Amino acid sequence: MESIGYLGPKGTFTKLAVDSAFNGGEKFSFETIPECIDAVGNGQIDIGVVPLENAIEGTVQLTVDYLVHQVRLPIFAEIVVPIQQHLLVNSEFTGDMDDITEIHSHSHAIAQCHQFIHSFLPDAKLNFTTSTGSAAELVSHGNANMAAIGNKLAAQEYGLQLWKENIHDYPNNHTRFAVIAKDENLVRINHEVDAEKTSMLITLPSDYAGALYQVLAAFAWRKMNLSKIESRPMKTGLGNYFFIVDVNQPYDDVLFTGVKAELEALGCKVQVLGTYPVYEMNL
Ligand SMILES: O=C(O)C(=O)C[C@]1(C(=O)O)C=C[C@@H](O)C=C1
Repeated sequence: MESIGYLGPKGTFTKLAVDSAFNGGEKFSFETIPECIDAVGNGQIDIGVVPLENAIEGTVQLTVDYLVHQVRLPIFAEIVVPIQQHLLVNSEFTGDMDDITEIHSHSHAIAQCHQFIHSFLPDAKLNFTTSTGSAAELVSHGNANMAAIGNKLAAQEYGLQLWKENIHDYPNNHTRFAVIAKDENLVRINHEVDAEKTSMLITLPSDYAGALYQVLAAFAWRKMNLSKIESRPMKTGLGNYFFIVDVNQPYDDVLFTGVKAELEALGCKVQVLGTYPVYEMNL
């Protein structure tokens, strides 16, 4: 049976994503994203599931940076799940909004609810945790004035009251999760494929006028549709960036080989981070 690691503890959105995508497998929780990626890298587990991007807050930079700079593992699937953030309080809490003095959650979850916090809990102290699940756990042992931001599973798992539902600031909230592994054959997801994607890492040769334009032209004239382009620091000095480009089609030996050759002729370094199916889950 394959082993599947995820950003835990129980009650995280990543666990929801894992449960929706994998029927079988032995599931292992990790406290941080790097620990989960390391465990796949060193063979402790077969598959890792880590958050990649949220519709409101954008890229989970820790995941991208760790996969690019520390442990390079291919992405073999993407799971997209709807995200609903709720305000969860201790079972003993009987007060009202003014009595909540601390909010605990993952930075991405807090960011998805900034407007709510600004309007209704402007004086609450914010505490960033490694996941929404660990925030819920903390609140379950804490005093009655603490609240966590997280999902319904966390409320159930830690015996918290679902005190205010759907506090995320924009309704169409989803998060993409990357499924990483060393062996593609172990990744068996029980769901129809909704799309196919290829993620590429492109490093420009040096800073010159029109460099990015030339890179994009290689995709444009081949009519290859991009769904994302993002720059991240190379961590080698100010102004040095690489680009992550998501192309809305699977890798093939004609178009992608052509793009790669054209970009390499311009002096770019081109690497494929993964070519994978996308599964959109309805929870
Ligand atoms: O903390 C969790 O529950 C997670 O699974 C992490 C995470 C994230 O990193 O974006 C996942 C989905 C939500 O967007 C909020 C938090």
